[in-house]
Order: sequence, then C-alpha cells, then structure tokens
Amino acid sequence: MLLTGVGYRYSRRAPWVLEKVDLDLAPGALIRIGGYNGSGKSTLLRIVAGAHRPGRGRVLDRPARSAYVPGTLPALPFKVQDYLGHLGRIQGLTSGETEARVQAGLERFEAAGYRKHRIGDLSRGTAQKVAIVQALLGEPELLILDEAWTSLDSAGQAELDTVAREMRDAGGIVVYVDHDAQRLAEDATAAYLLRDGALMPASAADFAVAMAVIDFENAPDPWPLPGHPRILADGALRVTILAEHSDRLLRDVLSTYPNTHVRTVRTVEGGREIL
Ligand SMILES: Nc1ncnc2c1ncn2[C@@H]1O[C@H](COP(=O)(O)OP(=O)(O)OP(=O)(O)O)[C@@H](O)[C@H]1O
Repeated sequence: MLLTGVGYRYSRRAPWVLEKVDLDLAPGALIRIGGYNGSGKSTLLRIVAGAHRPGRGRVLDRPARSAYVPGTLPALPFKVQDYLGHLGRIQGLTSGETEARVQAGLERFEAAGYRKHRIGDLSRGTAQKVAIVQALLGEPELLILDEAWTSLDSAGQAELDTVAREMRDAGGIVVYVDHDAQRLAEDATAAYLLRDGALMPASAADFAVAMAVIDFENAPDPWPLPGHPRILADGALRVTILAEHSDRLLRDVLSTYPNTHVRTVRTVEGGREIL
C-alpha cells in the first residue's frame, strides 16, 4: 500500500492539515506515527483506513480487509454478542465462523463474561476490548490503531501488543499512534513524526519520555542512587532519570547526603537533548 503526495483539509476554506504525505506500507510493516497534538495523526490514520478521501495525492493498493480501532467505542444499546454477531454476518462470515471468532476474541481479551451485557453499560476498557474483537473479526490485512491501548488494563494492552506483532509477522500491515513512548518501541519496523503536514523519519529518541536532568554539587562518588550519572567539566555531577522518579531521588539525596547541593533541575523530552 502506498500514499503519495497526500493532502487533506476538512473544508475548502480550512487550512491543509496534511500537505504532502508519502508513506510506503509494505507487507510486514509495523509503523508508528507520532507528532504534537493537532498535527494530524488521527486524520492521517483515517485516510489510511479509507474513512477520509485525500483532497490531493493518491492512496494505492489498500488491502481489501482493513480495520480501524479508535480510542473509544460509542455507548451502543446492543448486547455484545448481538453486535459482534451482526458485524460478523455483514463481513460475510457464516454464523459458525462468527461464533467461533467472537468467542476466541473475547476470551483472548478476558471479556467472555460480558457477552450478554449491553455495550453502553460496559466500562471504557471492556468496551474497548469489544472494539478490538470487532476489528479482528474479519482477519484484517491492515490494522489501524489510534490510541487503541488507552483505556485497556495492562493485560489487555499486552495482548494488543501481541496482536500487532503477530500481524506484522504474518505479513499484515499495522499503523499505530500511541502516547506511550515505549509502545512497541522494539517491534516497530519504522517510525515517523508528522510535522507541518508531512512525515519525517523518526528515531526512538523522538518518542522519548520526559526525563529529569539534575546537576548536583558535592555529590557522593561513586553515585550510589538510581539514575545515570555523568561528571561535568566543573566537577558537578549531572544525573539523568525518568522525570516521574525525580522527586523521590531528590528526597533521598537531600535526606541521606546533607552536604550535596542541588544546582539545577530541568525536565526535557527527546533523548537527544539530554546527551
Ligand atoms: N472533523 C473535523 N473537522 C474539522 N477539523 C478537524 C476535524 N478533525 C480534526 N480537525 C482538525 O485537524 C487538525 C488535526 O487533527 P487530528 O485530530 O488529526 O490531530 P492529532 O495529531 O490526531 O491530534 P491529537 O494528538 O490531539 O489526537 C486539528 O487542527 C483539528 O482541529
């Protein structure tokens, strides 16, 4: 599948959200798309899914079976089994096939106990599991995941990771957006950032989580606490640590090493700035 020179705007007078997107989605691709809020990630995923037609450029060779999973399923008034059964039939599955796939999918995501519940009564996470089972019903060759992990419990998140890896290994195509920098970081075959309406190749560092960079004077040597230490030219010690662990580190330093002084604390995102 190929996107060439794709542009998109929501109306004639609106600015182009996507200017010129080129993207090669070969079989076995597991592709991460990143970018700031509002940069157009969801818009691009909907174009890949075929839900939006590009205003300019072309989308070629979209696989016949594709599925798109957004972050939430609407609160529908149907029972889970009726809803999935109906969608299976729409996709041309026999009732036997539908039943087997629904049951296997719900079991896989530990949601088989909710078959008879109304979707609108489910928790957000369980409803999201139903959305994923729905997406997998037709055995898609192209799977698009737009923050699809967000409301899942950790077992559900790990299972969705496995789904993505399995599809990649079976020669399918997976395109995903997720706010977790670590999401499938080792498994993605390529990563891009959307910037100014176009895709730029990105590295893992571009998706790095927030880090705290703390410069200490008179720090104990060798450094006895968590974090990555580095001695600066003037003898101060720079410790880099995940931002979420920095408060604890500062508390430990100040309570255990009263002669150590904190010179500066900065929070940075994007590994390259830190090094
Ligand atoms: N249905 C719509 N009608 C008009 N404008 C829209 C619509 N959906 C999105 N936009 C605009 O298109 C731009 C890109 O939105 P999009 O949701 O694709 O970005 P995003 O990168 O996915 O953002 P986020 O990270 O916040 O989810 C934004 O300026 C947004 O306001």
